[in-house]
Amino acid sequence: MELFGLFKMQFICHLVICYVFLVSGLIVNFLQLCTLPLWAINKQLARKVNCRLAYCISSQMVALLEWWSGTECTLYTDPESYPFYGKENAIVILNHNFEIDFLCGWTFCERFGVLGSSKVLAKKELAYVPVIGWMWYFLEIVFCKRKWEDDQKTVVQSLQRLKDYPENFWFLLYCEGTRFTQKKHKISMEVAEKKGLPKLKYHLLPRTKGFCVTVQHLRGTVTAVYDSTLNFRNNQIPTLLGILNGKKYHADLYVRRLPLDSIPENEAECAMWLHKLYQEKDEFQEKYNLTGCFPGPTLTPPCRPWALLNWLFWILLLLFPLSVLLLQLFQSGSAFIIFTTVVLCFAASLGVRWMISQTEINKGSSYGNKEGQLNNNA
Ligand SMILES: CCCCC/C=C\C/C=C\CCCCCCCC(=O)SCCNC(=O)CCNC(=O)[C@H](O)C(C)(C)COP(=O)(O)OP(=O)(O)OC[C@H]1O[C@@H](n2cnc3c(N)ncnc32)[C@H](O)[C@@H]1OP(=O)(O)O
Ligand SMILES: CCCCCCCCCCCCCCCCCC(=O)OC[C@@H](O)COP(=O)(O)O
Repeated sequence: MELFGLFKMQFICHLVICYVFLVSGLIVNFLQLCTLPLWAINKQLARKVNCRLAYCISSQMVALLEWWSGTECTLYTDPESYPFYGKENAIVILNHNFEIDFLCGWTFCERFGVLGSSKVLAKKELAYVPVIGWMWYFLEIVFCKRKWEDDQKTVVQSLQRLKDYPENFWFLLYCEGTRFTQKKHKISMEVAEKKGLPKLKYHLLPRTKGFCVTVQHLRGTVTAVYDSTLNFRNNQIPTLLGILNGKKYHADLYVRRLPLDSIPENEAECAMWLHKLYQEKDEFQEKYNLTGCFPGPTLTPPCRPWALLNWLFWILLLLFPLSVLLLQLFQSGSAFIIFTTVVLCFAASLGVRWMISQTEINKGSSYGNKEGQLNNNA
């Protein structure tokens, strides 16, 4: 293994990366909090400021993927749709099989210039994850409990707020509602059978309510749906820990731009439209498994330097005080202070490990593990 590859696997590197992420993230969260009075005076300006502050956090993870792990992301799409990307509001539909699928999504957001403003319909539990979850609060991310009786009102209210959003945004919807596991797949196919819907091989049966309500309330705000299908080459199973260890993956993303006008307004028809879309997505996955590529030409947007520059800025800013502090600590010779520092570092790394565990499929929720509405999120 090359020397730099070995270096990337060292615990001390991970500790430094996590330290920079945590401390810069908390600083940004604090700055976001400070924008609260601005919301009262100039809401649109406050939103724009928050997009840029959020970029400082999410682009660090993108830099980790692009520059640290060297992961490549290839985009398959048709050349007529390409000029629209990043220039309009869109709903993005993505398969949910991989632990870093959201990060690959972020990479494309970054390359098309919509990373700071990107949105998602996310499970409520993520709102409590320090740094990222807190950042999302100020980005007006739409949260749901995955209990329609409770969600209906809040989701609609949150969607309505996005109508006058001052920046172009992509609104990500994982219509499967949870990450793919064999057990969840088996159960959702039982539901499909009961509903008389064709079985899917590579996807869970999509939950249609979130999609229909999003289309209904963002009509006029959003111009297209980007149907996106993600896969990794050579059957790689990527993880965030792998990325942190500098492991390189190769992602392939197939995107079809579907004008919003082509989606039926009637709820039942809209739901059927989504089911049909997932049947097509299943066929794309099947073809990918057979041929190793998606249909159409590849038009990969280039990697931009901003994520790396932002990351280097925070590293330089935060490593200097840390080095001075550590030097003073060890010079003090106090066993108690040194012990306390080691314990604090250990606690912080446990905290980050917990955050990373939020991305791990085997630690996922039980949502979709039970047929019907016995679902719970525990
Ligand atoms: C390529 C570029 C990418 C760009 C990226 C852009 C932006 C990036 C931004 C941020 C990145 C960060 C990513 C963070 C990721 C976080 C993601 C998540 O948290 S995913 C989980 C939350 N989101 C969702 O769940 C969305 C999809 N779900 C829905 O829309 C749901 O409808 C709902 C609104 C959440 C409500 O759910 P609920 O379960 O309460 O109700 P439903 O009506 O949907 O379900 C009942 C319905 O389903 C049938 N049923 C029962 N069991 C199952 C089963 N196992 N499988 C399938 N269906 C089932 C049941 O019979 C009911 O049927 P019916 O409606 O006919 O009565
Ligand atoms: C520079 C970067 C340093 C990195 C070190 C620290 C990284 C900390 C990362 C925290 C990331 C938290 C964002 C979590 C996003 C998880 C997305 C996700 O995949 O959620 C799952 C839900 O969709 C469905 O949940 P399940 O029902 O499957 O359960």
